[in-house]
Amino acid sequence: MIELKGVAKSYNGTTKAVDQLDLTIPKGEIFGFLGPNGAGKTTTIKMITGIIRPDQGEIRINGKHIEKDAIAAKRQFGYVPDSPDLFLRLKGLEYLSFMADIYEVPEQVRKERILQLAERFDMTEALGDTIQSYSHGMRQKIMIMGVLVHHPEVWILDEPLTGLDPKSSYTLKEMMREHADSGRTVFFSTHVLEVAEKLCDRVAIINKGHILFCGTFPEMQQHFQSNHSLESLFLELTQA
Ligand SMILES: Nc1ncnc2c1ncn2[C@@H]1O[C@H](COP(=O)(O)OP(=O)(O)OP(=O)(O)O)[C@@H](O)[C@H]1O
Repeated sequence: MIELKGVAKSYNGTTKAVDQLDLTIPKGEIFGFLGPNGAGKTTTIKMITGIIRPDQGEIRINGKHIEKDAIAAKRQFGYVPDSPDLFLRLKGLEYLSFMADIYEVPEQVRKERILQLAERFDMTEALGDTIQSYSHGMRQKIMIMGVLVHHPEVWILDEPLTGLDPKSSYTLKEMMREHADSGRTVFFSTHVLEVAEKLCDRVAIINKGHILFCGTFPEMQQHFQSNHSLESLFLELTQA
């Protein structure tokens, strides 16, 4: 579960990137965070994950306060950033072992998980190569695998589908569904609205730091008395 109450963040004391954000994402839900470029999605995700501090408001992950109880809160989630260009000198397997070490995943459990994940994401052959030699999509996949290797309760993914080939994209979406159906939480940002429409239990649309709508897609159609697609409604809302 992720809870944000009255969260606000300005950069340089001027640009209000996020303003008075209230959001609750319960267990068992895939939640899509949508918005045009510069809307405040990454800023929000960075606050949820404790990378930057909000100026105001409170954030809790499974009840743990991200600032006051940071270690306990950070144990609850796995985070895939929007750029997968990290740890480039490590080999794929070294990176996964590093992540497993940080999260204290026992030796036997990590071996099995790495094998399973590598198979699901078609990465078995690539594990011995450095991340530097990977394509963008392969870097994205190794980041996702690094997060999943410690089996976090809450998944927080910033644009996770960018650069993935159709099979990997399908696999990730399938895994997101399985994760939510097992009573856990998936929070992700995306610009791919067809995916959000099909995959998410609920979505929030943010623009200029404010939530314009939060709910299910049918609720959204009902609210705007429209049978338009999520893409059309998104464009109408964010261009208004
Ligand atoms: N480090 C920073 N310093 C100053 N302003 C910033 C910084 N990071 C983001 N901003 C500003 O905050 C606002 C929100 O940016 P943010 O990156 O959160 O948007 P986003 O919704 O993730 O966009 P995109 O879809 O393009 O990734 C924008 O106006 C952006 O220019």
